[in-house]
Amino acid sequence: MACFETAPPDRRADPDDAAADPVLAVEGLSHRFGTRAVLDDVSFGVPAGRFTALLGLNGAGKTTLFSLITRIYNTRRGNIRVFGFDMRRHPAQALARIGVVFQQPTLDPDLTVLQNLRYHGGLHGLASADIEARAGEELARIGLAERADERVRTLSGGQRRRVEIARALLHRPSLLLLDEPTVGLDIELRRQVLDHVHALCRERGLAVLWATHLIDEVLDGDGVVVLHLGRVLAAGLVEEVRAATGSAALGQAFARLTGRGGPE
Ligand SMILES: Nc1ncnc2c1ncn2[C@@H]1O[C@H](COP(=O)(O)OP(=O)(O)OP(=O)(O)O)[C@@H](O)[C@H]1O
Repeated sequence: MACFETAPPDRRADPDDAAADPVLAVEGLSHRFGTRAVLDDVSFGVPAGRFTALLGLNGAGKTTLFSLITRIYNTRRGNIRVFGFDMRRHPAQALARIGVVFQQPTLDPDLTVLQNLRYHGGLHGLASADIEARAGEELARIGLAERADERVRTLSGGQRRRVEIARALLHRPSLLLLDEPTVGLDIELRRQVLDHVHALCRERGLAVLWATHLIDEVLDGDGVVVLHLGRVLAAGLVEEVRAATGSAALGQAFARLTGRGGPE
């Protein structure tokens, strides 16, 4: 895509420094609904190739944060940069680098798998030939190439989730956001989706932000941002957060940080 050829304006001149910039940088972000403050001075980064869990109980502010990153809501206080592009000043460039899997399924069950992918590719302005090639590639990757011409309603919940991930990757984003993507899936399907997204980080260098309230979805080696009542209580690698709180397990670290029982 043409916009990928333009150097991000906020990146530093030294390529070594630029490479060290996180793909997603959130700085001093606050948000209110009326008089109710739901995010308070939130800052963290997600580097390339890192699976980062946004861990918080219901009502922590995870979906609100995603809505600000995807510009469903405008940012009034604080900054969001994606691949160096400031969301306020260069929203088109920033949004072009984001893929999103929403909490609620958004595939059209009456369209085929391929038709759903084509529709998304068209919205992103991809050429037909690119859409066909990339859709074939992504579906092969998730083992669903044979099902391309079947209606989505014939797929299992786990297969649909993987198609949503494939669709979110069609425009080759640098950052993938997933908002509680395993809701409604059984343990085996949850594990498959989680493994698939970890593989995308490893093999494609994708930066991932995965919102969850399920502690067992966060593994050693992952990044974690503990969000509680709109505030970041800890951010870093899982082992760093455990060490900083003197905890043997992440659930214990979460309980110590929040003063509440850990998520499931
Ligand atoms: N449109 C809105 N208007 C007013 N309050 C809202 C709105 N959206 C969310 N809130 C409130 O903001 C707070 C954070 O909600 P949010 O949905 O961001 O949390 P969450 O961590 O995603 O929770 P869940 O896991 O339950 O989805 C909650 O107290 C919620 O009631």
